[in-house]
Amino acid sequence: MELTVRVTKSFGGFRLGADFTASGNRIGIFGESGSGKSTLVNMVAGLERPDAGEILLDGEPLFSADRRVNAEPERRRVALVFQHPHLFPHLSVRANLLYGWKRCTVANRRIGLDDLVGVLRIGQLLDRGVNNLSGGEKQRVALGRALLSNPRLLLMDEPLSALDDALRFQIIPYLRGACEAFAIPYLFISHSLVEMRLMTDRVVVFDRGRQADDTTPDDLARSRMGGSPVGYINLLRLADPREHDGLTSYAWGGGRLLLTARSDGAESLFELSSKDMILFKKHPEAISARNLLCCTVTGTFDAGRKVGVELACGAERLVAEVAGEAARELELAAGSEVYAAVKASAFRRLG
Ligand SMILES: Nc1ncnc2c1ncn2[C@@H]1O[C@H](COP(=O)(O)OP(=O)(O)OP(=O)(O)O)[C@@H](O)[C@H]1O
Repeated sequence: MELTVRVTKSFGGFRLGADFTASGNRIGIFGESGSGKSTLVNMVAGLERPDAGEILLDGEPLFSADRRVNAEPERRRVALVFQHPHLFPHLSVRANLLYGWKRCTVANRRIGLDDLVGVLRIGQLLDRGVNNLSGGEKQRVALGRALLSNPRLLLMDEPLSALDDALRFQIIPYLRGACEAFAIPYLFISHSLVEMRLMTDRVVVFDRGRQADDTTPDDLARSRMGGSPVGYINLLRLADPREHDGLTSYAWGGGRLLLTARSDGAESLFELSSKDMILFKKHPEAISARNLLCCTVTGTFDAGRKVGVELACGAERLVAEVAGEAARELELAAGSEVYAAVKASAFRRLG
């Protein structure tokens, strides 16, 4: 998929200016509240008319001020998933899903109900009404309805922000997996860096209507580390939980980590902040932190008043942060060895 957005749009004192061409299937639009993300999505969907410029999807103009093109929303073959599922309350799950299918021309019907139901695991819900579904189930049905319209592009405008943390991270594999299974490219809109890293390969960043950056989600997270109260969030997939003296031990990086957090599944996603790692130049004698990881420094980066330290631990990668003075004392250089201490309680389970 190649999407070109070169538009301007003003409302009173707010002006949005976008100028990017995004290639790939997993594109993110990131920005704080009020930065213009929804306005941009609505222009791509045809719900909002740009003041000037053009929007091209795979070379085809959806909007072009010069060529006087402004395709109707239903002719764009672009589907939307919003923060709230907006299901039809009087229809069953099946009828909600088929609403998307019926809006799609016969020639474009590539994704069918049975395949979709299998991928989203909603077979047991088909004959139920939608009013008493859980928030996560509703959002899966909303995604299914959008995918059954067999779009060329799926727009997801903050699809996770109405869900609590536990549900958010349960839904992400469905969003990602279904789009991948049916090869549907998407534009994923969020103000969460973690969601960006889990859902996208490339991110266009907006700041108060201005296009501020075009980068990878990981570089974006690193660049914001110094100014962020939560630092850089390391995402760890931990497998094989085992009880260990009141803690849980998980396989990771060729060794095992000890955590206070438990999980029931074979593999779970955890976060660890760059702020929760203490680096030592030499092996400390005895420490209270339950994890002491022998790491190789693979690089450092400047993060405002902090130095980001990239670490390799077996095949795994972590980012720690230290003050500039500490970086000098530790003599951090690519290839040097350090020990990283992490408390068992520093890991937080995401999903
Ligand atoms: N139809 C409209 N009329 C007037 N102002 C509008 C309209 N739509 C959006 N705006 C203004 O444009 C700015 C950008 O809004 P937009 O909803 O695109 O931001 P956002 O990044 O999606 O924010 P959020 O994350 O809070 O949804 C805001 O100041 C908003 O008040």
